[in-house]
Amino acid sequence: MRCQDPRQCGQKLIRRQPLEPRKEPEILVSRHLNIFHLVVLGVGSTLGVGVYIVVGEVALFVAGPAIIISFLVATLSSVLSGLCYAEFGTRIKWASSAYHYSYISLGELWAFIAGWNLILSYIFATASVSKAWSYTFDGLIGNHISQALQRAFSQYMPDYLARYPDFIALAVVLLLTGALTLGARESLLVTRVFTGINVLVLIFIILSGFFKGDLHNWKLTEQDYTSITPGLGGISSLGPLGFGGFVPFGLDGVLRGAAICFYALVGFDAIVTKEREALNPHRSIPWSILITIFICFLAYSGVSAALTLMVPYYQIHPESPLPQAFLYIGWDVARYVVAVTTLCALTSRLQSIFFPIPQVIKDMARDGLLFRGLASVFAHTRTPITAIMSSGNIAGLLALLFKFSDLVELMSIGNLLVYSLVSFSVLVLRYRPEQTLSKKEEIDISKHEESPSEPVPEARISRILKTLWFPTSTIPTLKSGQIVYGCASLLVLLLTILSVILAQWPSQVFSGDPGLTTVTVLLLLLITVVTVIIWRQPKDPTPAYFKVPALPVLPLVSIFMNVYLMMLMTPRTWTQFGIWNAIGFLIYFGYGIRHSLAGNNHQ
Ligand SMILES: NC(=[NH2+])NCCC[C@H](N)C(=O)O
Repeated sequence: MRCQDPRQCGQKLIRRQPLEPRKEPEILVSRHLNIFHLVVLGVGSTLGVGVYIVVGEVALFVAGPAIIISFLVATLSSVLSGLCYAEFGTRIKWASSAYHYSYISLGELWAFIAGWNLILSYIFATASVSKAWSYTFDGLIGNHISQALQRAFSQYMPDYLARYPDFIALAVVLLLTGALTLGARESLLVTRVFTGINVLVLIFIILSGFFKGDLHNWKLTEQDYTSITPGLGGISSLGPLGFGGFVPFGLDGVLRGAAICFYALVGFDAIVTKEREALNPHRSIPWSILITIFICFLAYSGVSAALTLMVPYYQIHPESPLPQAFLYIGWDVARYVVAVTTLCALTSRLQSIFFPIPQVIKDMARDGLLFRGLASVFAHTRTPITAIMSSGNIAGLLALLFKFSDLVELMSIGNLLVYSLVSFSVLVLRYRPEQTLSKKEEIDISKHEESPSEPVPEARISRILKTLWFPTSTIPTLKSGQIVYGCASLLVLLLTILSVILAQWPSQVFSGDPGLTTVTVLLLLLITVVTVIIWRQPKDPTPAYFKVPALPVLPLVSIFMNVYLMMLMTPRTWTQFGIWNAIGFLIYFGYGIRHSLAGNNHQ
């Protein structure tokens, strides 16, 4: 199956999967999960490395105490994405990942991009959690391993890799891969118990911060910085001071911090995978997503406040922030309690992060977009052995060689892209005609939309404009669906350009630079006009599932926030992200496009 002409090739990129379930035996499961169960699951899949390590890195290098505001921005963007996930979760019961959602509404190429970045997100998350595990373990035994490895290897490690190869992190990933290959299953009980312990320890940390914290740590000045005695509280090296005070690295730092903190809020999508087991899903799924995000926001902002009140932000330990904070305030026992719980929490986190990877790989391989061999299942243990081994080995290699901060940023950027695709899919799908709309109805409607031949081009243009503004049908038609798809794609492009301008030249735009301000205003005008065109089109009237409110604005704001946060990532993260996606495109255009099952069905 070769691309004979560009049009045919283009058609292949947008072929879609049907909305209806695949013809597979229905597995009957009882609906028994209420909002509480779903929230426990959501919090269990979301709270993790973010709260134990990322908080320290961001407060130290990027945002200072204003990390609390960074979390607020990241939370807002997660809430919008969460609502979009909820709509899909309650509408399409057989599908449970952004890969399927994009395949159903946007087409094959976008689905591949979503799936490939979902794999990136999970693999990089696994590598970062194992690295966090290794840091915490090493901190607990006095940092002997890292010091020895650094002495032996640091001169051989190039600048863009970690300071030393992290063999503990590698061993952790390989052990996990081995356990999964042998058929280990995710234990819901273990997740629940650890989530409980996790929440208790976090409450303890937050309370300690408020009792032992010093408000002066939010008003630090150059004088405080220069008067530090090195080695106090076991913290030898200092981070940057910036301008001091509560927002030492300015608005820029707060927003960049939000892009990284986004990592900490990823995970609530696990709730959507339980649609079939949820009681009253069109209410319980959206509510549990919102409650989960709210609880996580409270935990993250509380821990950030406690940490930055206990220790001056430039003295936070990047690899073991919370245990070192307790050492700093002289609570030695608490330090060990926090370190041990962190290890337990990270162990439970590792299993829940790794589990979905083989499933996404298997789904894509079964659809023919990735190599078929990756879908093969080992008969003895019924595990997708090739998918587990390949993803485990890649995650192990990344954990061994990559910097922790790079792993975190890459997971964030990949997930921001995936969440944007889900919001885009909601927008397109809600305006798409029901597939049950019979051919006859389609023909009737399009006949109705077509007027007798118009020889004058002006008449034709004015008719097209009229259709854009005053659509004739009250339910979505093929034409209105196409208009929305085209307009939504144009909006994504315009929002991306706007995000680039706002992320790269914010001061010029707001200080009234004539060129950039004019471009920004024009972009905003165009975005408004195209949004209104989408808003005028008829929407799917089915009331049976949860629907995102304020369409089309909410998904568009969600896309804008996500893309804007992506634009704040460093050039280095973009380069690594580009390399990952270039490899993906090579696989898709070299293999997937020809072996796609959707393509074979079409033929
Ligand atoms: N689907 C994922 N990539 N999950 C990773 C979740 C990371 C989680 N928020 C944490 O802080 O540990």
